[in-house]
Amino acid sequence: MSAVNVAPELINADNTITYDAIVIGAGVIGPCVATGLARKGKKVLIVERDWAMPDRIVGELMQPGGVRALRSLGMIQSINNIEAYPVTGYTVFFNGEQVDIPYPYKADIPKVEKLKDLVKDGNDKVLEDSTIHIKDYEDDERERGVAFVHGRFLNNLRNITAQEPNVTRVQGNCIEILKDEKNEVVGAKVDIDGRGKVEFKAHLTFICDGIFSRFRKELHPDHVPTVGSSFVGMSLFNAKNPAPMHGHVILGSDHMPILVYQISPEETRILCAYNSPKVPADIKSWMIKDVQPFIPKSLRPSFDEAVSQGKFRAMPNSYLPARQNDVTGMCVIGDALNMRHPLTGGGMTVGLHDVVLLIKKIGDLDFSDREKVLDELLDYHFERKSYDSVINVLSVALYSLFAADSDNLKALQKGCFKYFQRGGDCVNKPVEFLSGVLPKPLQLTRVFFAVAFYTIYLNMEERGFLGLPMALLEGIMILITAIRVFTPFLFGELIG
Ligand SMILES: Cc1cc2nc3c(=O)[nH]c(=O)nc-3n(C[C@H](O)[C@H](O)[C@H](O)COP(=O)(O)OP(=O)(O)OC[C@H]3O[C@@H](n4cnc5c(N)ncnc54)[C@H](O)[C@@H]3O)c2cc1C
Repeated sequence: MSAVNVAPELINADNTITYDAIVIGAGVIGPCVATGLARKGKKVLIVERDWAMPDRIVGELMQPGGVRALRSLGMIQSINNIEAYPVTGYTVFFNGEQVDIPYPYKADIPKVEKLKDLVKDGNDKVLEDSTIHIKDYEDDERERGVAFVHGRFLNNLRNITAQEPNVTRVQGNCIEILKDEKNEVVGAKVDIDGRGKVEFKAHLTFICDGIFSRFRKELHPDHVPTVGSSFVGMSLFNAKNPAPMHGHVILGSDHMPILVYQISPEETRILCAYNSPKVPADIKSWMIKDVQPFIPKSLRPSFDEAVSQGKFRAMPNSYLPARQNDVTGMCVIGDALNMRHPLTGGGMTVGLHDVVLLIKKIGDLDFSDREKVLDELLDYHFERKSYDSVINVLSVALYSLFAADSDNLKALQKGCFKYFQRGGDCVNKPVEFLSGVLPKPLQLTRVFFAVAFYTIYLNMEERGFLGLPMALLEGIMILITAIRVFTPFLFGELIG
């Protein structure tokens, strides 16, 4: 957007005062941080390089844990009036078989916490619109997630933020984090089209600049993500989804995972995993050869149409364990701080839960008392672990299984599906982890190894009596593989 088209209020922010907080980035997390702090009476400046509606293939399915966090923040109405599509659970397909995994019962989990000063005038309840119905979200016995066109959701979040009298918005590219002689953060330098490079001062600067964060390294030079795979996405129009209102996870022994979820009445997102950070040179041929044969029949017409249109979009799948926010005057949050595999759609849920916890920890503090704020931020790192580690470890461990590239992983993939087929707690617990409503890393460990032992048992059964010695050997290898794909990540998340 050129300066000529930018509204004057997005250029003219006052740089002669010290703000309580500067928030860099108005993606999913920035507006929530800014709104929460503003409702706590803080004077906030939020910087975004482009306030126009973004067009991205990320952050389109929000798990129930994210929906609950939006309620806690009094921002749930950001899912209204954007033709958002309700999500009631998942369906996993494996070599043509399928198992339904509905979201948890509300009665089995704690009630949503309403944050003081943030929740008011019913802003923790959805409104009625053409696709979101009050009776479904407020009265259904099960939790719900929601899917949407990312840019429309972001526009709603940003509009809620813009309505807060304590918030000043600015459009510009943040180019530097300002520090004093003690190396403490004191603000940010922003390049504003039509105004030039402007320095803004604040007691606390929040880095919410997302997946490709330029400033996460301010925490530590080693705070860089690893990228092991990518997703190639397409929009399917008027697709006939085999399991309406469910996220579809399509697995098989001969192909990489495929995700399908409806994001509006017309549009369905398909994300096809590719086991390398660099996507294939000829995406169309790859789609036809390695993806198309595994697409459920009812989806084929819309899939084929999308392939022929050739509008492919790729994103890297990054992993980044969080680091403690130990720099005075700065807080890194959202994808800038912590990323996991997008397979389980947990990114927004983790980020929003972090915002809830953050507001609880520091929302009532005087930000000019920077030492006190730093103490709370140091603490915050440990308090967020149990919640975030479950979602993060689940995402990477499941990706290893679902993208199985060895016999042991393939056995675990099949064992995992068979485990789900048992029903009862074999689906109830996993879906509570996935939903972001069961922040118990030890329980996750128990369930993951229950899957591993069930896989070993199935393998023994298949081998029969005569194959027992071989099955025992294979069992050891399967167990070692399970330990290898799970424990380093769990330790990394809990100890780091
Ligand atoms: C392929 C893929 C699919 C995903 N699908 C899901 C999903 O279904 N569900 C889910 O929960 N999560 C999903 N995620 C993760 C989710 O998108 C992120 O967790 C979420 O967007 C993080 O929000 P954020 O605010 O931290 O960053 P972002 O949403 O990326 O926002 C960062 C913002 O900062 C702005 N910015 C950056 N640099 C600057 C600068 N220098 N100056 C000013 N502004 C700046 C950007 O313009 C942007 O608006 C997915 C991720 C990927 C890669």
